[in-house]
Amino acid sequence: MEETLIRRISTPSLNHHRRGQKPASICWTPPSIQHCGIPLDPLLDHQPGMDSGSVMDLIEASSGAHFSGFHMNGLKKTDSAEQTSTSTTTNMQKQPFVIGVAGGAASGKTTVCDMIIQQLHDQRVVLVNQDSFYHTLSEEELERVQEYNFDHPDAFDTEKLLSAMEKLKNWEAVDIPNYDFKSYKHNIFPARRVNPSDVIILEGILAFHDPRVRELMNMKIFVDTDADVRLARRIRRDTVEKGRDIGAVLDQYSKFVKPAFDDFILPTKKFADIIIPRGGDNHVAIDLIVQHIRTKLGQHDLCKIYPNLYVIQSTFQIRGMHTLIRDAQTTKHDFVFYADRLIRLVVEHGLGHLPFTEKQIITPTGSVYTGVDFCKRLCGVSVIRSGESMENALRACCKGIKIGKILIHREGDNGQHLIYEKLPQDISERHVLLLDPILGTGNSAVQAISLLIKKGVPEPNIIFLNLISAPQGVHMVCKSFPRIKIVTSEIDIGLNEDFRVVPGMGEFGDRYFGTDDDDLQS
Ligand SMILES: Nc1ncnc2c1ncn2[C@@H]1O[C@H](COP(=O)(O)OP(=O)(O)O)[C@@H](O)[C@H]1O
Ligand SMILES: Nc1ccn([C@@H]2O[C@H](COP(=O)(O)O)[C@@H](O)[C@H]2O)c(=O)n1
Ligand SMILES: [Mg+2]
Repeated sequence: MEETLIRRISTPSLNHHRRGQKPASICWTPPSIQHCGIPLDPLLDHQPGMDSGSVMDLIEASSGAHFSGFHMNGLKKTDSAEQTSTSTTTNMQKQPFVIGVAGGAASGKTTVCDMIIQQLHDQRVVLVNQDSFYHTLSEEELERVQEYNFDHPDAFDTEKLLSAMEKLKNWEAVDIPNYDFKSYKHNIFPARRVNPSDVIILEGILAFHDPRVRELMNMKIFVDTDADVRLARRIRRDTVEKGRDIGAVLDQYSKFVKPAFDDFILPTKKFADIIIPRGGDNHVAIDLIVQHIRTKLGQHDLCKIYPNLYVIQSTFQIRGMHTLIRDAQTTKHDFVFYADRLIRLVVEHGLGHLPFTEKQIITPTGSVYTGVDFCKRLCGVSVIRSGESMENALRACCKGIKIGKILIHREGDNGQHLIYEKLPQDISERHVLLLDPILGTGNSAVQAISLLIKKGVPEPNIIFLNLISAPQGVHMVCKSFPRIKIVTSEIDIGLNEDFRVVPGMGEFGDRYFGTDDDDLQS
């Protein structure tokens, strides 16, 4: 496809087609699920707690009280850097919000970027121009510059651009070359040192052309301005600012600029998240974009990467509850009380992500009220045993809701996982609220979600509710299942050498159900 386009545009152009590209690819194999097939006692509907002897035996026999996060064998199955590392600082690097701005030449890209930067005045923003990565022309190319296609993807050193963007994304400083449009050279002015920032904007006619560069972007904007307006602006800019001859400008336009727009720039419009008609004149669009960027910057960095990750808005009440449940000195009674409060908030937030239908009712005043009807086909699934602590909150919010159970068990030292499940027969037709208060490595969550999907639950119908998530678990779940939703109340720093969430709050199940050593001794 790309080859065809290159041939179509190769009207006598001096550009050398400099290199081929490898598209970015992500490979990940979820750990396999094994079922042992031992039936649990009927666990559906209004059965608070887990009192089946056989299951309690399994829990006792299992190596570790918390069943929802620590599975070393699962970690060994993946070669992803996030999951193999044990450092608490893993992946804790700050993530800039990367915005790509593409559109035809003279469409108003630079103008739109300047307006965004001005309005984000309280943020650290850097602008990178794709123009800075034009190849320097050879002597031969310089001699016949009118035949050089500056609008073709091969006119840019995309490898260098990619490397600079990757560095900035990884919070490293870079030197951006300074391109001189008059001499077609870079060494006239020194390179510009660009420090990492909260927001990085990359603008250029072909900013969306390379898939690897696109992958780095959190938001893609296409500036859509009529061709005649673009041509008029270009004539003024190239004659006034660049001192070019109008005949040469028009020649360049019909020979290269217009065909390249049709063949390379316009086809990238489909990658845009936002299309701005009329560029800088569109104040409403720019206001909305700035508002969205501000919201994103206020969120946890992982929310910039994974749009389906929702961290409930922090308040002092929520921070206070976290302070209490995380405190090692908190009594069991207080732990349960504040954990229940937090769980209720997470459950209510999770329910807010369910689909709804519009419903009109008549109020006692005889007036019509247009509201919504709750989603009816629902069920909860708790990951035994910690997840059971969330069942009551779900029952309190959804009268008569069916609740299934999954037990993920590490068998001895051979690292095999067994899953015991008791789920509603018609689970594939329901929206599922998966309950587990801690998301640690993500291994248990991946197993539980894989089982639900195997049972026919569509991925977008699963909402995973938890109180505390480790970034490693978020990466693992979101990469494996990009269409499920995760709702959590706080994201912690990471995992320690024992794969426990830190700062965390210890073994949730033990603290909630009173089975930790201290309680047993007293
Ligand atoms: N809304 C606008 N109204 C009038 N002139 C504009 C507008 N937007 C941009 N321009 C002018 O058009 C030219 C191209 O705009 P620019 O933002 O540099 O486009 P791009 O970066 O897409 O090439 C510049 O001379 C700029 O001053
Ligand atoms: N030496 C050069 C390099 C590029 N161009 C033209 O610039 C346009 C891209 O810049 P925008 O700010 O408009 O995005 C592109 O259309 C090139 O033809 C040039 O004329 N001379
Ligand atoms: Mg520009």
